[in-house]
Amino acid sequence: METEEGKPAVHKLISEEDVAVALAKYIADLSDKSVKGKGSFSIALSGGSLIHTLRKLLEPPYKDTVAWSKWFIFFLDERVVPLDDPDSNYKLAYDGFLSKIPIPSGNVYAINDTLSPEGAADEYEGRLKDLVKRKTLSISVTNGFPKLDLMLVGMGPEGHVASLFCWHFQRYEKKRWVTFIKDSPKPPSKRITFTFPVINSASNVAMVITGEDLASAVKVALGTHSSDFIPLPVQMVLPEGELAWFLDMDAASKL
Ligand SMILES: O=C1O[C@H](COP(=O)(O)O)[C@@H](O)[C@H](O)[C@H]1O
Repeated sequence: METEEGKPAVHKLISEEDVAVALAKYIADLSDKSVKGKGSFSIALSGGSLIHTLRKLLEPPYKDTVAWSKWFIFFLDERVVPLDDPDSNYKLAYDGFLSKIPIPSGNVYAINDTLSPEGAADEYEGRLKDLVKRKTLSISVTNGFPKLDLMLVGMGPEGHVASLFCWHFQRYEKKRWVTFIKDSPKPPSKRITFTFPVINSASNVAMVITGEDLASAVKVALGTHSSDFIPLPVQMVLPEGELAWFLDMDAASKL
């Protein structure tokens, strides 16, 4: 592991299996600390390969020791499709993870799949605001955005995170908590997504990156680059809290 004051912790592991093992311990430790400290743990899930990489949490010791009933689950981004559609991040997370652990269903914040992208983004943002009012979620004292305990962030080969893509203005959003996109370059086209101010207000952000196709974007994100270069979305992940990268050997191969 590489750590330096003010820099992310970069965990370079051999295989995706090793990433899954390290990630489970990291999440379980954060959950434990958060539940002991304030009685809850709020976590936002990406879709894609991340869900499979969570599998070690479903095994002993974590399955029986994590305080699942204290978890509040959110979606970093979601495709605006029915919740039982194969493209739904909720369905992926439910089938591969959430259905296998005893999290109260009321603590899982899926989008309202009957609404338009604009409507679903507004509605999701409204629910976050309500949770802040009820003190289920805390708020960043520096900027007033919600402060989740952990964001689990995946990445696409061209450096997108959540549904914040390179040539799309949503990644520069400064006021909204949740925004929408109707022309995602990666199908399906209609999506909602947390904005960077929300992602970057989290107490902890974990970049979970495996596979050779992601090595070039990892190199850009973690290597040195000129300041007049237009950043990839992944380079805009700059949390006020702690940032940790979990990489397998293939993803780290160009570092
Ligand atoms: O479309 C999406 O893509 C990214 C990356 O997915 P992966 O399969 O390459 O890991 C994912 O993080 C995001 O949540 C999802 O909606």
